[in-house]
Amino acid sequence: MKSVQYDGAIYSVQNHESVLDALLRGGADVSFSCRKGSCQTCLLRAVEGEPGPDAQKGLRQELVDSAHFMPCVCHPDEDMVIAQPDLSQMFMPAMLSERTQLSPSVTRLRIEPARDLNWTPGQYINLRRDDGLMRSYSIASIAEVDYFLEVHVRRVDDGQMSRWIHDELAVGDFFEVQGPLGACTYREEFDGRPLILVGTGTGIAPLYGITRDALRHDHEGEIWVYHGGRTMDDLYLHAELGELADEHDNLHYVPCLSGDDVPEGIFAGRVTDRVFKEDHPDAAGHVLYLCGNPDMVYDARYYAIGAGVARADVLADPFESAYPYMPDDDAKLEAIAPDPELWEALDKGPKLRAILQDFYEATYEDPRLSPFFHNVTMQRAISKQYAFLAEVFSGEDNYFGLNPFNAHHWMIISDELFDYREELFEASVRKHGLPEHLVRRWMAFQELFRREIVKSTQRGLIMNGVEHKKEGFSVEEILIATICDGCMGEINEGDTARMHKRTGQLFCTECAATSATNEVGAPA
Ligand code: HEM
Repeated sequence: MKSVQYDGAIYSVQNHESVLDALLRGGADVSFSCRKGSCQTCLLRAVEGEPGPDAQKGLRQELVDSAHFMPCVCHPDEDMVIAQPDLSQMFMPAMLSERTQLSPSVTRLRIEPARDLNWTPGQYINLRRDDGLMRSYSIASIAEVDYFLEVHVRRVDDGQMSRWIHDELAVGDFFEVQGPLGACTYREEFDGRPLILVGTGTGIAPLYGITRDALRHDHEGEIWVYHGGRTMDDLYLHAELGELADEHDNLHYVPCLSGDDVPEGIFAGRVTDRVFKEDHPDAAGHVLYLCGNPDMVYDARYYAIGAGVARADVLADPFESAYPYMPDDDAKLEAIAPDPELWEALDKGPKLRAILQDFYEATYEDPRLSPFFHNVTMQRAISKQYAFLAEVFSGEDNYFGLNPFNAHHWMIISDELFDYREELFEASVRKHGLPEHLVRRWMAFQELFRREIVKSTQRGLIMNGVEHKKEGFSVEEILIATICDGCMGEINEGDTARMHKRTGQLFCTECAATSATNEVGAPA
């Protein structure tokens, strides 16, 4: 007789019994249907022990590879530890059950997956068509209430998937879904806190679901829902959100249009201006949800940090723009006015140096951040960062270095790691007793460069507007005087220098003579 451990209890499997029989006999709450290994309803996962080939017959390879099996036809030869299936990484068939045009450009799909999916609104699914084309869509519905998985799809003229969905996909058609994925969801621990939800375009779909989920949980704090667009057609849930707000005293719906023709009752202007300049200039303690156009999401993050929202309280859907991002550090830096008040508070330099000393000491000790600084001396890191920030805050030209995009172009840095670094930075700033409004302003400034720095794959180095992706070195004519990364001597404007394409390090002609074989600057 063998035993299986499932959900904290141990069940003995008699010789004639299947694992499913043993679980049911022992009172385990498991779903099942055909009991002969065909419907896959009872699918479970082996954490320890072998289920045997019969129990995996007919399963898709990805299910077999991840140790899923059918307990109804499993007669184990050894003790097992088993668990609920983990379908989040796998594709499963799904059928389009219903479609409704919500506006001229947005259609609502109600989807029935082949198996129960336990999703929370705000999560997303990947939808895959027969030829492998795949796109991510955020979920607008609540599993327990709505039954169907609901997504909203905007027709994009040059978007292959959205054109197929709008023009060809019919009710009853099958495709595949993967998920649910992501964590931009309502959490019960937020109860009582003010929530701000900001969406543009179909970014309102997950926010609509999150709002209904919060209300369903009798969320006690205020809930502000902002939907931004250009024309009334973009506000395709105007009536639904308006009705919901009428029914709940703590729900405030604010439609915003940035186009020319703005009807009465709609805010005329950008949604982020309304949120942070008019309604919530101080948003400390608020939970912020951001979904939609990546430009809006980055913009809102900047304002949010300036308004005092904690980084951990910003929940954004994780989609990257479909269009490759071209940095505009120079324009960003030029648009930033000097900050004499902050510069004064930093004693015009010495306090900035002391803050950076603290920050880099912590960074070089930190197991997650220190590997990036392999081969970079702490003194170099401090002096470059000092020169950069001193130039921005004082307005005086004294930074000869790479802009943030190029400085970090080869580093894989997630949003979460960026937040982690910024928390460490903020702690060093606070230690030196700057007033709250200056801390926020400084941290918001750094937030401006998230988009240049956060990425999931390496980018090339951009020089004179051209991206250089290859490894190795190139010879560059220096347009602005800078410092040699070998001897720290000056390289003058008009000189030639050799540049390592991945790290962006520049070597004067003398150092270049010896540095060709000396790979510097890469993390261990
Ligand atoms: C997780 C976040 C970050 C990591 C891991 C990181 C890491 C690094 C590393 C390793 C270098 C040294 C490159 C070298 O000397 O070869 C560097 C340089 C630099 N970083 Fe960051 N950084 C982060 C965020 C930021 C932010 C938010 C800013 C500014 C707002 C920034 C501004 C700079 C600047 C100005 C340099 C000097 C560029 C140069 O070497 O010429 N970094 N960073």
